[in-house]
Amino acid sequence: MNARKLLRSFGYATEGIVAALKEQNLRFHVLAALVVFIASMLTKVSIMEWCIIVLVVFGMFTVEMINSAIERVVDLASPEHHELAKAAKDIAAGAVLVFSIASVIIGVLIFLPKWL
Ligand SMILES: Nc1ncnc2c1ncn2[C@@H]1O[C@H](COP(=O)(O)OP(=O)(O)OP(=O)(O)O)[C@@H](O)[C@H]1O
Repeated sequence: MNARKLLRSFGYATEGIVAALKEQNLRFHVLAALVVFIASMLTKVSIMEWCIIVLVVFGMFTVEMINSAIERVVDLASPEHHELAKAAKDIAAGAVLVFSIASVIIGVLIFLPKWL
């Protein structure tokens, strides 16, 4: 892949992030991420804990963006009701829920002992 093509792909990916940020769900995650980062600074978490927090926060964005992409493809491919369309959307939404549960557990494990 040459440099110009790589730069163009980077541009498309940036357009994708901008498009995703127009969604309310993503905006909520941006706000939640800010709260988590401020809490992490105030709580003085270790470098290892910072790594986990950054991974979880950006992982949450990633999963949510993949969910949005799947929703759009499903709407495009199957505007009418279809069981496979429902399964695809519900599984993608389920993946977001699974990651959210993991994030809450990690948050509790890191912050609760320090706050108590
Ligand atoms: N084409 C479809 N065929 C069958 N079920 C669908 C279809 N589109 C959506 N659904 C189902 O209807 C329910 C609501 O879906 P809907 O798309 O309105 O909300 P969503 O998936 O949360 O997306 P959005 O964030 O755009 O509201 C979900 O269970 C989804 O799986």
